[in-house]
Amino acid sequence: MINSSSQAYKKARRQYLKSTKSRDSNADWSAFRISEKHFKSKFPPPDFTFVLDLATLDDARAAEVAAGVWAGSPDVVPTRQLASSKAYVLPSIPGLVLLPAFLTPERQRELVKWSLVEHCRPPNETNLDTHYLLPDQGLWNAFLQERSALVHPRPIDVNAEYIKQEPGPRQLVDNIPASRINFESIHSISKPLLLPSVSAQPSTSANLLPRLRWANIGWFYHWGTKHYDFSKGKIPVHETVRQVCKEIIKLIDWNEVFESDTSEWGPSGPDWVDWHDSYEPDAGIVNFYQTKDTLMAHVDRSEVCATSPLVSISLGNSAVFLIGGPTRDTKPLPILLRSGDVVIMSGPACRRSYHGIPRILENTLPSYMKEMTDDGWAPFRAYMESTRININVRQVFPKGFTPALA
Ligand SMILES: O=C(O)CCC(=O)C(=O)O
Ligand SMILES: [Fe+2]
Repeated sequence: MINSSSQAYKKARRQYLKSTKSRDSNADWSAFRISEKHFKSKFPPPDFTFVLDLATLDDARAAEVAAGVWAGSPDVVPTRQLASSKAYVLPSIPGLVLLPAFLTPERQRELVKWSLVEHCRPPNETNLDTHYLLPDQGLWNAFLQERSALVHPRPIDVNAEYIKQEPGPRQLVDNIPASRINFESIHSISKPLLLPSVSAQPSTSANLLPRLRWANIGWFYHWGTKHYDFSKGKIPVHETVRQVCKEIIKLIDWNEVFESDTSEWGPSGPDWVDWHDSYEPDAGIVNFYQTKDTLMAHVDRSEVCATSPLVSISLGNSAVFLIGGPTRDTKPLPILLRSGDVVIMSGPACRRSYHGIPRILENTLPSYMKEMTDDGWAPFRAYMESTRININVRQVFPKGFTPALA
C-alpha cells in the first residue's frame, strides 16, 4: 500500500519528523485531539485496527471493502443489530444508530446530483456567498455551462455592520448550548454580516468549486455567533431530503433503541415515543469535503431540541468519523463511514456529544460512482473523485415549542 521510495513518502516523513520535534506544551492534548492527530497523519499512516467498520460484516460489500484500501474491524466495541431493521446500536453510546449501506447506489447518485444541482443555489447560502457574488443559477450549474466564466468578489458595503471571520477551518467558538430557557436571549443577540474578503480576486467557477465547503439547509445559520438567525426566515427542507430523513426515522423501532437507556432526558421526558409522528427536519447543512479537508471536534448545540434525531448521510469518498462524549476528554470511537452509510445521533447522551471528521480517505470513491450510468454523470464523477458529501439534517424546535420569531 505504501511505497517508501516515493517522493510523497519522503516528504511526509520529513514533515512528520519536524512536527514531532516542536511539540508545544500548551497545545490541546485532550483524548479527542490525540485521536484526531492519529487519523490526520500521513506518516506514519493511521492504524485502522480499532476503527469500527460494519461494512466488513456484509458479504455483499466485500469487493467495495477490498477496493476501498482502508478497512477497520466489525467488533472493536459491542454492537447490537436491531431485530426490526438493518440498523445497529452501540450500548456504549446510547442514541447512536448506524445504518450501513442504507442508500442504494442509485439513490446515492441522485443525492449527489441534488446536492450540487438543486441545493447549491439561491436562496440557500454557501460558504462562498460571503466573499463572491455567485451566479443565480448556482455555482455548479454555472460551471457546467461555462467553466471559465468569471465570478466576481462581493464588494464591501460601507454602510453595513460586519464581523470578521478568520480564514481556514471552522473556528473553535464554544457557543452557549441553546435551550427553551435561553432561546429568547440567544434570538436577540445581534448577528451582523460576515466581512467579505478584501483580497478576493475574480475567479472562475472551476477554480471556486473545490473551495465550496457547505450549503445551508432550512433555517439560516449564523457562523459568526454559531446560532440560528431566525430573522432571515425559513426555507422549507427540500422534499427529496425531507422524505429520506422521515423514512429513516420511521423505519427505526425507537423502543428497541432506547430500552436500556437510563440517561437524563430533560424537561420533555423520553420524547422518542412519538418521533415517528413528531420528527420534522427544519435545518441542516450539506458539507462538501475535498480529501485534504477535516472537520474539527465540535458539538451541534445550536438547536433548541437536544434530543431529536440528527440524520447524517455519507456520499462519495469514505471518512473517519470520531464520536466522543460530553467533553474533549472522552476518548472517541473511530467509525469508518462509506458512501451510502447513514448515522443517526439522537437522545441526550449522543446528540450533544463531541464528534468530528479528522480524515477523508483518498481514492475511496466506490466503483458504482465511477461507472457512466447515464449520459450526464461525467462531471459529477470527476468532481466526486476527490470529494465526500455529507448531508446533515436536524430539527431545531422540540414538539410543541412555537416561539414568536418576529
Ligand atoms: O461529515 C460528517 O459526517 C459530519 C458533519 C457534522 O458533524 C456537521 O455538519 O455538524
Ligand atoms: Fe456535527
